Amino acid sequence: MSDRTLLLAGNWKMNHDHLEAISSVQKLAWALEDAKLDGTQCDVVVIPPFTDIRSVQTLIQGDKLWLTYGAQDVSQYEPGAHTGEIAASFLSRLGCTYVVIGHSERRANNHETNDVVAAKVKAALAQGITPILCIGESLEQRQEKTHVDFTLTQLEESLSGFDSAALEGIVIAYEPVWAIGTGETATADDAAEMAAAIRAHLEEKYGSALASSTRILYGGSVKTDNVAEILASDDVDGALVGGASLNGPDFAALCKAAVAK
Ligand SMILES: O=C[C@H](O)COP(=O)(O)O
Repeated sequence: MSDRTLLLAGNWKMNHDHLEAISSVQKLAWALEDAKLDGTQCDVVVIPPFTDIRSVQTLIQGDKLWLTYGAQDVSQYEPGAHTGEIAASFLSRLGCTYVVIGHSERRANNHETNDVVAAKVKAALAQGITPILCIGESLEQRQEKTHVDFTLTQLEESLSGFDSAALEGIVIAYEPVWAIGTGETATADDAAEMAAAIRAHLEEKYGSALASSTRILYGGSVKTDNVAEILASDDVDGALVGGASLNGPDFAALCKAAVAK
């Protein structure tokens, strides 16, 4: 068993306005308490839309909840004339611990290349925010059995220009695109294979200290009833959860199942 802390991150995507966010986080906190979970067993993170973050911050800080929170994206730019962008410094002022970078939905819908993703990683790190860097292959690439090469190239290019000291604490989320929101889940062996390949790549490029301390998540149709199996490998340190994180008590049940694995 590794000494990396289990991480369960709920990416709400474009769901829940700020009022729904308050209700969802409150119910999540109560359900986690009922389940007797606290920050000693796992890290639980909510990743709401930008418009909810201030409300989530106020609730978490006001009620002294042990949950942390983050954002779903960040701009690679400094504050300035960039309509619609959100600077890393703004997220830092809102107390965000994490930011999801390079999610496949943004890579596909917003044409985010690995270069753009690397620039966003740099912007987040400069503000002390932990990137949750998303990588993963398409169905076609998996069928062609090029999934490992493709995913490791994404990793390498998305982290280009950083040394191991800069990347300390970064989280990598392996999310096969074909498993996101489809109900299709990679098998535990698929998740384990890629997590091991990612860790080996980190060791080769950055050394054993970074490789052994970096948390690697799996994402793609993770639910309460499959999370324990997905987390079976010692190389898989948690999950990036979409749909199953929207309902607070359901997400707490998933966290409980993950801790009990
Ligand atoms: O960021 C989360 C992932 O895209 C997984 O989403 P999902 O659990 O709804 O498949």
